[in-house]
Amino acid sequence: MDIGATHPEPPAGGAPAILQGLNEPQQQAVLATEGPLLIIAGPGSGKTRVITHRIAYMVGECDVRPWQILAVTFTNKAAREMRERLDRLLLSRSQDVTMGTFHAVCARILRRHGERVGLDRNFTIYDQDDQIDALKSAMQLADVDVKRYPPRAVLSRISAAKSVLQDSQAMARAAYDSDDEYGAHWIDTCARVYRYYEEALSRQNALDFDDLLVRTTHLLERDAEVQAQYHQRYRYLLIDEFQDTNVAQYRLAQLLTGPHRNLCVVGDPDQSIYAWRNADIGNILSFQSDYPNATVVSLGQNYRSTKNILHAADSVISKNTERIDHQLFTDNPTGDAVTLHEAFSEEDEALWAVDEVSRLSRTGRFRNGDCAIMYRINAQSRAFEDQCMRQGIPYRLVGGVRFYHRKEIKDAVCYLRVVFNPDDEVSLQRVINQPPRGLGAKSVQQLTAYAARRGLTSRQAMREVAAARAEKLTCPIEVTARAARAMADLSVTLDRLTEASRELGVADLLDRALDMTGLAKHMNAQDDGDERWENILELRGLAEDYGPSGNDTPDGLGAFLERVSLVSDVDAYEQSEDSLTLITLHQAKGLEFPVVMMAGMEEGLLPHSRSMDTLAEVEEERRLCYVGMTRAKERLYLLRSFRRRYPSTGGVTLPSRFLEELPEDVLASPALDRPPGSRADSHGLNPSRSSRNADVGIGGSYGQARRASRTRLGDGAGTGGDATRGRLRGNIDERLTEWTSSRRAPAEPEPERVPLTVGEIVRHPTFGEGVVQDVEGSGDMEQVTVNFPGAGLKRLLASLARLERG
Ligand SMILES: Nc1ncnc2c1ncn2[C@@H]1O[C@H](COP(=O)(O)OP(=O)(O)OP(=O)(O)O)[C@@H](O)[C@H]1O
Ligand SMILES: [Mg+2]
Repeated sequence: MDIGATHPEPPAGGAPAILQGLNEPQQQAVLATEGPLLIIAGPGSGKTRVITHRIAYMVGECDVRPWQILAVTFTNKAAREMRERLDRLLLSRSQDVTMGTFHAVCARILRRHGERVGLDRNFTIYDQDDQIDALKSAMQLADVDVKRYPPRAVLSRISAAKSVLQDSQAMARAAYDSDDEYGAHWIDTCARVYRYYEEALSRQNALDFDDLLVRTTHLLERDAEVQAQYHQRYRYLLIDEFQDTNVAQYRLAQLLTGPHRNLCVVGDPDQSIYAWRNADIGNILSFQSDYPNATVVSLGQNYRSTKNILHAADSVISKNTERIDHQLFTDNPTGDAVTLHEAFSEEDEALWAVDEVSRLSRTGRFRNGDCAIMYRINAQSRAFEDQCMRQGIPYRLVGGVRFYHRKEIKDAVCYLRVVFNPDDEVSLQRVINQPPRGLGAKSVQQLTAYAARRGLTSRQAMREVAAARAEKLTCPIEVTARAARAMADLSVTLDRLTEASRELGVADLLDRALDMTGLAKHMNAQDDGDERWENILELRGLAEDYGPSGNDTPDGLGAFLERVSLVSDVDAYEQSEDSLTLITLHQAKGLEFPVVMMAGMEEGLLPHSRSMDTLAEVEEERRLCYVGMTRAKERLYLLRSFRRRYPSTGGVTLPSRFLEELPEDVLASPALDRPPGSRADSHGLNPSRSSRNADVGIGGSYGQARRASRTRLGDGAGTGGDATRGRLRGNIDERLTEWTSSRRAPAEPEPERVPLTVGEIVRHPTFGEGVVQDVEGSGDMEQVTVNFPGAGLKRLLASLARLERG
């Protein structure tokens, strides 16, 4: 290790104030300002804090100009927070530091220099819904059946190619050389669709998220002048959450790093949770070989969590085989025991959790805002929302509002997009008959067919219709007179708005667009018009910060649309003192809360059924579990339910394998000595009991169940595994008997099913068509393994999987 070898001497006159509040290795990382630097360290060890202090140190103590620094964060929210902290350290000089996600940084570079790689500066950024629309049209042109090749699966294959900077030709070439598990034909088909999709996006002057990275990389690779400009501009580059970058992002970081090689990357391989989005943990290894003289710093002290929480999390992550073992320690107190709670149903789980949040806030030790409930999939939030509403507990649902996905917002934004970029086909299609103006599917089809025949965009074709109408000539497209008039009117309106956009600020432009297109009137006539209008006003409020787009301002309509496109679910989230947070495990990355409750600790949910086929997938799920656990500062709860209506847990659930990996000595679980259903017992956690660790044993009644569980649940390694497993199994057996006898829910008669056979073709609503590879068990327990070309090997419970025979 070469800690701090290349940094200049810190300024004379004693340690600068900025270094106070940092431990020794953190200080070393801050002081190593020159040359490549790799900080690899566990959760809560101050990696993000080091980045902030490093910037403050460079600007405050080393005469580095703020605009020479580029800091890349994983979300816009993280960038905002970093800027706030820097503001406190630097007294507002942080404004000139460039901060943002890779995508935001790329969008900015491309607006400025994209023309040099043939990109019109008024490009639109397509979000995932837009991408799917564009892809479906491309599939139609490529004559590829969307039933056999589910668009989402094709898109994710294309995205994987882009993430390693592979274009459609390279993908096609590679198809027959690769031993891809889905087969050459599948890759070849995807490559064909990819080509049509690339062409469509280029015609529409649109980029998807991956293109932002790919095109910026191309720009910098091919244009030495622009590259040199950026080397001149950014002297220092810092990247947080480096473990979740993909190949294209790393390549980009290298291209942006000039001969000065001042590239600082910060990450934790144990928290890599985005392989499914093509993040490549190999980037850390590449960094080490690309910069062999890099200073490497590891931070060993965790400042976030209690000893118990850290011990529990460490015990889980240590079961991963593909990892470098490193120990974190903390000087924080031992803290409360980790609480396991088993509920009977998802409603019960939510009731217990929300009750517990209320109880904690009644003790005065925590506020609602200190607590977060985390879960694997968004759908799990519903039960918690219901409970919060019932009990009057305020909550913030991260990603739940999906403001920009609301219809009225999307419509308004799409109008602005078409005004900004006339070739944006996806947005035009969305608003062409919004509000209804007599341009039904058939007329639109005629329009697009005419445009395709003549090599025009739909908007150009509409202009021809408008011109013909102005000259009183016959409409060039075969549509009704009403449709022809509507097309001509819309075309004129859009052109006028485009002209107005050069002079009007975005808020005024929005007013005019809503008025001229008839959208405002239409919206107000709806039953929920008031609510929609309020949302529009909120959008208008955001638009007020953006001026006219005509005079080349960086903060005009283009910047506004960019902000709207690049916003992520977590960006809109603000913690508040009074509100409980509901958040997915993925979104919780980088955050911390005094109290964390992880719900749905069940096989099929965590690990998720989609990610249980290979060791690598399970290890990524384990890292996700680890990320969740290490968000907790003082109290950690792990919840599961015996029953869940979620298909992949199969009705009656099994405890997550990760629960079995917990050490016995940090666990507590609430008393089970009263019958379930009595609120006081099963929902009210006895605090004195929960804080005792050692006395929650596995004696007597659980012994037998524990022995039985050993064969049923596998032979987990680790100290506490057996005991925890015994307790969980014991609880399940006991509680299930009680639950079933107390409720006696009449069983729905199952329709008679004929068993599937190996080799048979089946169709799944999400995964598309696949071939049965294996069948095990029978009746309700019949499990089938199917190879879906679009989604890989899946093991499904036939009674729940909604499979159709192909
Ligand atoms: N030297 C220190 N003294 C006191 N508190 C610290 C110190 N270093 C970090 N902290 C605090 O510890 C917590 C975790 O720090 P930070 O978020 O920077 O960790 P991290 O390594 O980035 O975590 P993650 O891997 O989860 O992103 C924060 O509340 C931070 O303020
Ligand atoms: Mg961090």
